[in-house]
Amino acid sequence: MSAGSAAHGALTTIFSNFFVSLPIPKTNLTGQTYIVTGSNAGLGFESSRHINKLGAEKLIMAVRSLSKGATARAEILRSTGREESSIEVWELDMGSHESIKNFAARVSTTLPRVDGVLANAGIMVDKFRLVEGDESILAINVVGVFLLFALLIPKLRESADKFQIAPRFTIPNSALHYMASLKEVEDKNGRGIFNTLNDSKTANMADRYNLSKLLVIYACRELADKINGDTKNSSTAIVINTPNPSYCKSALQLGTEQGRTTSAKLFEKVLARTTEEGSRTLVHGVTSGPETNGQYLTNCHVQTPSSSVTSAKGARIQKQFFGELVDRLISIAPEMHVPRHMTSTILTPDQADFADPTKDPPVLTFIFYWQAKRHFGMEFFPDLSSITKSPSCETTTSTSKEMPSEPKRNLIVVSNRLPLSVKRSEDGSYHSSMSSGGLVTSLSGLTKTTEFRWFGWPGMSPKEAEEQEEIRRSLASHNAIPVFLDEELAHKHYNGFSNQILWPILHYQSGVTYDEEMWEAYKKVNEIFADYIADAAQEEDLIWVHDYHLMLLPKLLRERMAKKKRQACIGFSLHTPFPPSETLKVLPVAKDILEGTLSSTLVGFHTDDYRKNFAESCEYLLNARSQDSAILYKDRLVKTGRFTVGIDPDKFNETLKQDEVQTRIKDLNERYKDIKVIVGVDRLDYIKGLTQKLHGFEQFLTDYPKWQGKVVLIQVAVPSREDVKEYQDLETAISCQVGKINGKFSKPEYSPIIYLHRSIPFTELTALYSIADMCLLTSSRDGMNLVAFEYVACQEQRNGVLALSEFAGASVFMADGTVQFHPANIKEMAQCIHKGLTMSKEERKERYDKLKKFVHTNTSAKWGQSFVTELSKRHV
Ligand SMILES: O=P(O)(O)OC[C@H]1O[C@H](O[C@H]2O[C@H](CO)[C@@H](O)[C@H](O)[C@H]2O)[C@H](O)[C@@H](O)[C@@H]1O
Ligand SMILES: O=c1ccn([C@@H]2O[C@H](COP(=O)(O)OP(=O)(O)O)[C@@H](O)[C@H]2O)c(=O)[nH]1
Repeated sequence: MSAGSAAHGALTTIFSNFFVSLPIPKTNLTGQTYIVTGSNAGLGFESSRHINKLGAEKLIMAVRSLSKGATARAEILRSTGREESSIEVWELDMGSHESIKNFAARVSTTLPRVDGVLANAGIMVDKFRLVEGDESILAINVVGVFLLFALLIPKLRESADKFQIAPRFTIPNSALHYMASLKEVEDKNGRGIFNTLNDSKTANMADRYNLSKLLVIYACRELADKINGDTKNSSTAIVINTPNPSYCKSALQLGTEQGRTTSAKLFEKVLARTTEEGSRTLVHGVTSGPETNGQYLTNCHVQTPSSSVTSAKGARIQKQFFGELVDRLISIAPEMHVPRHMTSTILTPDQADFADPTKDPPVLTFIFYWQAKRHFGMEFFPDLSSITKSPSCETTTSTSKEMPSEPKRNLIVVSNRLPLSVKRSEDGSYHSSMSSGGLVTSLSGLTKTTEFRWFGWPGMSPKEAEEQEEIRRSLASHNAIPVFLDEELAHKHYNGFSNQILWPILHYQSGVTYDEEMWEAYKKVNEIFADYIADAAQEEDLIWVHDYHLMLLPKLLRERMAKKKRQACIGFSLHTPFPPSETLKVLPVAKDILEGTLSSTLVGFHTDDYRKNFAESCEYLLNARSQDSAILYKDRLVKTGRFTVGIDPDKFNETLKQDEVQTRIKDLNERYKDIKVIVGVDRLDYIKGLTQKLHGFEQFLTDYPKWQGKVVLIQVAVPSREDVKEYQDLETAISCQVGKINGKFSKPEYSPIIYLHRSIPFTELTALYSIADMCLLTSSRDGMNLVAFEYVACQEQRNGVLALSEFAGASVFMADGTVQFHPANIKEMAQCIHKGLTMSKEERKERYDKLKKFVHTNTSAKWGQSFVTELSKRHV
């Protein structure tokens, strides 16, 4: 408490009580229902009388003593002349959690609506006593009040939506909050606010009532945002406010020795308002509009509370206190919070009475938070303030050495294709070879540290059971399990829906031709995978599904596991970008795709932008609620996160040391001793921007002619998805473009572009990376682009320049060390090439060091372990 704040509080009271005449409540409450706690005497009684007089259809007088309540009721009805049915007296003891729970349940199940709750019951005592484990003032004035509020939220929400009203929850406050000392709540010794306040040895009971009112303001302010989410200022927002009736004649202060003194009684006589006058402010609060949400009110107006609220210190304490309060409430009523449909869903997903956001009232932010916290634990939401505001969702990224030791659980990895493609040779035996692409690269890092079974399509579709068995056996030694698919079906799923329809949309392209037959194949393949995995997965297994080919799998799998009465802990990682909802909705089955993925426990993305786009799409297309890294959809909370995929840099280092590679490096260096080398390694995919790359390179040679004959672009274009027309067309176009540029700039002893349309051995790849002065990557969109990482891993000696499109996921993390450009801005690309080739040694070194640090920190092993660790922390 600052001296200024205390003086302000005292003066406000004197001014209010001597000079302010309060408006008599006039709002017509016909048809409305109100609850007033602590209503058989004092402010509660007078407020009840007003409410009854104003025509409320039903008033529930919530009291500890039913007999006293009955007397009070009779007195009110006598004075207002209203009908008997307009008031009921219900039992409620704010010092008993059980009583509060019973009361709230009765309200929820028997009252058709609730327009306002005046949580008037409170105490002022100076003796330390524990009530339900908390110091009594804290227990009754704070914990009890917010327990009641939390339990009533669903009813208030339901009333709001059904009757298009803004229901109010009002807690009387006091100017004494200006006097509250922050000493006990600063938590300087880190014990926690509740622990400190509940310590009988140190409790400052002379200040406790004042402090309780300050704590009420803190909680109201936090809740005002959280209970309504986006609808916080709308006409159907739940309003929580805390009016100060000012110093009134009441029995409240008789609970303290000081309050019972003659001077206190004299003081009351001179200064205090009548109870009826004071009650006008409470009735104003409980009948006021959304403008009072979260506010402290004085004399029927919003007023700035004490500097213990408005200061930065106050704000910090407010956050901590509210976090602890929610913890306390969760510990009191872990089962509670929401109607049955909400409570049951998280734990037993296949119960029939799921909440349906399209029919049920919108899920409240507070409930969302509440459930999230209970479901995910504290580490998930370390700071309540971040619930609505946190810009980024940084997930666990500690290195393997730092990982807490979790109980080991079996891991099942699922991807459309196995990392090994099986081929039958002429002699009838089976051979497997590594598949190409970033997914394989990223997961191969995990094999070093983690044991898992990998399910996927082996790349061939033998019909004979015997043949299948042979393939199964040949893969078993690699812990790989084949998922056999009919060839035609696999074609429609992979080439058709996955790569012709879904792939372009995920890469932000619109205007896709949808094909029902392809979609059916996509569904079918996802079902087949679900059958395989559901058969194989045991209760405690972690299942990690990869990529866009299998976006329906989490849902299908969860359904199958539920039928087998097994829990399913399913992680899903998307390796591609995720577009904004406007792009996604072009796909007629966008909702199915989202719903399928949302059945996961944890969904991982390469960048925060993709993660946010996903959450936004779920909100927009599915009516899901999302906050920070969590999405609530129907019955379940799903965590999302950014997990930075990487490579295994050691593998490159070791390969570079091999004699064979060193010899190759020497040869290539000799070959290009007077020529700068630019390398490009891309799957032959339109998202890699190869057309633009060639244009940019051509522009560079044109704008900077002195480089003609002195620079070569070695472009590896790995064949990809060759059964898809777009890819076939692209190949033709690229060959033609390479031919034209070479035709334009070649000399008998020089060609500017060396084009390798094939996959190259790993040793050759590392040598190529190593001798290149620059790596040029021009993706129009790219989930991450691991080639960027690989180039860095091979450039320890040369410190070459990485020129990277700003639309590759990698550009987000490598901004500092790379030269970046817009891939469609050909002039800019040409300038970047020039800049890279002429960059000083010092600058290259400086940039390289940054990139190296990033690549060596964010390895594929760490990515895998972070994801699996995060997944294993989750419930189902
Ligand atoms: O299996 P293909 O159809 O030949 O395609 C190869 C892979 O391409 C995609 O890779 C993505 O994953 C990389 C690692 O996360 C990422 O760096 C890259 O930007 C993405 O394009 C695809 O997502 C994989 O499923 C394919 O296996
Ligand atoms: O002939 C090659 C050339 C490259 N790669 C690898 O393919 C991956 C490409 O991953 P990236 O994330 O860059 O893109 P994606 O192809 O997955 O879209 C990298 O690990 C490359 O080393 C390959 O398998 N065969």
